[in-house]
Amino acid sequence: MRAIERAAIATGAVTGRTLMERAGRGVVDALLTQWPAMRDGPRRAAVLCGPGNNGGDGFVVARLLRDRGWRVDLHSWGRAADLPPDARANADLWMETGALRDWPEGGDWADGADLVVDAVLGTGLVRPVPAAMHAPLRAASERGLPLVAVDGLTGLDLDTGAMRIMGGSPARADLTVTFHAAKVGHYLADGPARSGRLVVTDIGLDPVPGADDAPSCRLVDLSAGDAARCLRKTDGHKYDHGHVLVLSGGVGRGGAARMAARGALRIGAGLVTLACPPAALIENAAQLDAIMLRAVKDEGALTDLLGDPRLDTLCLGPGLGLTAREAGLLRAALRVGRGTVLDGDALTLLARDDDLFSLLHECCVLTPHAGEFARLFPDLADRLAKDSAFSKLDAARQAALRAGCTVLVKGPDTVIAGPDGQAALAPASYGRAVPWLATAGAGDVLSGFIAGLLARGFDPMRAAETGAWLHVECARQLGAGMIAQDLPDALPRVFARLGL
Ligand SMILES: NC(=O)C1=CN([C@@H]2O[C@H](COP(=O)(O)OP(=O)(O)OC[C@H]3O[C@@H](n4cnc5c(N)ncnc54)[C@H](O)[C@@H]3O)[C@@H](O)[C@H]2O)[C@@H](O)CC1
Ligand SMILES: Nc1ncnc2c1ncn2[C@@H]1O[C@H](COP(=O)(O)OP(=O)(O)O)[C@@H](O)[C@H]1O
Ligand SMILES: [K+]
Repeated sequence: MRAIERAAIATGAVTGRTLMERAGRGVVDALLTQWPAMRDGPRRAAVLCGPGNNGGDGFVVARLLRDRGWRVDLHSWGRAADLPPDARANADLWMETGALRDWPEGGDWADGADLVVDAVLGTGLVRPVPAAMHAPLRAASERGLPLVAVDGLTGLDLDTGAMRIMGGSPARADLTVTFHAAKVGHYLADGPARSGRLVVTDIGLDPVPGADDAPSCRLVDLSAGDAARCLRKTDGHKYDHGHVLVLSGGVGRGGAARMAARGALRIGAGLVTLACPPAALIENAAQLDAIMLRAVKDEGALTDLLGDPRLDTLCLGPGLGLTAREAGLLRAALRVGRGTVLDGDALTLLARDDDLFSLLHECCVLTPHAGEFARLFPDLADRLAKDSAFSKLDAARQAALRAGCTVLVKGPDTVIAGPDGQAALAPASYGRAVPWLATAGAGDVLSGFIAGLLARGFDPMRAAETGAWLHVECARQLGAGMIAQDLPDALPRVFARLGL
């Protein structure tokens, strides 16, 4: 983002002042949209301006609100003379008719205001925010005053989503207005809980190829057009849509694999076979219809079965088991080098055995939750816990490089990284929040979704992205009260909504 701004300014296409003016205008438009009653007549706002360009945006917001007849009290951290040039120019403009008030102290500082604007720090945050700097924001939150964050709530690290404040509990914005594009930190970790509603406002920056200093990270969002292109079946035989083999655990432990298998079939794999230990055949036969069933005793039996190249995709992990037999199955599965989703117990087996880990290849997708991730990559999990400048996305990227395959780290802030440095966010937050998806077995269904998409010919990164997005869509479609086994059966309605 900063690189795009620099590049746009360097080309002479736009000045920093113009961008700042548009940013301030975007904030005012967004807050009047959020609270339409505030359009009706002059109100009172308290604006907090920080020492950088985020503060500069605050001076613009203060001026534009005052131009609407509002009474505006503006409090500035530090001296106007120390501001960077664009912010300084806007501070000067403000001071032609307005006052610079001292930094507030005490919980009642904004009593009587209809709105508080946080223009203290944005993308320039480089260390934890001093308690005194953050205190007025917390006070505003505690008193229930509508709080608008400019670009991000002060203290929210927009690269990582970590809240970085010294002492006290953090504030919470009701509305965050960010510019050009949402930042990674709006979606990761604390970001969604601290940001309120998130509005992205266009300030007229075009993407400049090569200008972004970080490797690209996309926000997964499947449009009806994308769905038609990649998910619609136009013709072909069932064998043209791939064959998924899901390995199941023993007697009484097959539910997770059955849910994964159902997910793979619903998402459009042509055929799905569940392979279980011989003793579990009857249990599974009683539960399955469209899904085929095979007994697989051990590693040798699986190797024989995989002699059939039509079994092009594998899914191992949900309820699989952790004995030497299952380690052998995993070895046999990895040796054939096919599209392979590894979840649950398969991840634990990988974490225990470096030789197995070394068999991972670029057609694999690992789908750990935070606990499994910590078992597989303890050093990365440790750094994630301790270093607020290191994000879940950074951790996933490093994990994917190390594993040599795609890694999807689950949670409300699901991230996906490929071994080539590609990365994506597939969050379940803001308008797509589905807290009821945190239910037993939901992850098993996700692994089946991804396996089904691999079978249909998606590359691992796209299979993981699309599977994760559809998983959240199914949960949205079902609503609170859903259980994991409902998820595959929600796909037809989700597909219908996407016009398939
Ligand atoms: N031309 C541009 O660059 C544009 C910038 N915009 C705004 O500018 C912001 C970025 O501006 P800056 O890069 O100046 O960064 P910020 O204004 O976010 O913060 C930088 C200042 O805060 C200080 N600081 C950082 N961490 C601190 C901490 N923990 N405690 C106390 N002080 C701390 C720094 O020393 C520096 O003075 C964006 O978030 C956005 O709001 C927008 O106006 C759009 C255009
Ligand atoms: N708060 C939440 N909001 C939305 N989705 C969530 C939330 N917490 C977890 N999930 C999702 O629910 C699923 C849980 O998977 P997992 O942890 O493997 O559980 P299980 O092993 O029971 O299937 C994952 O897809 C994860 O991304
Ligand atoms: K801010």
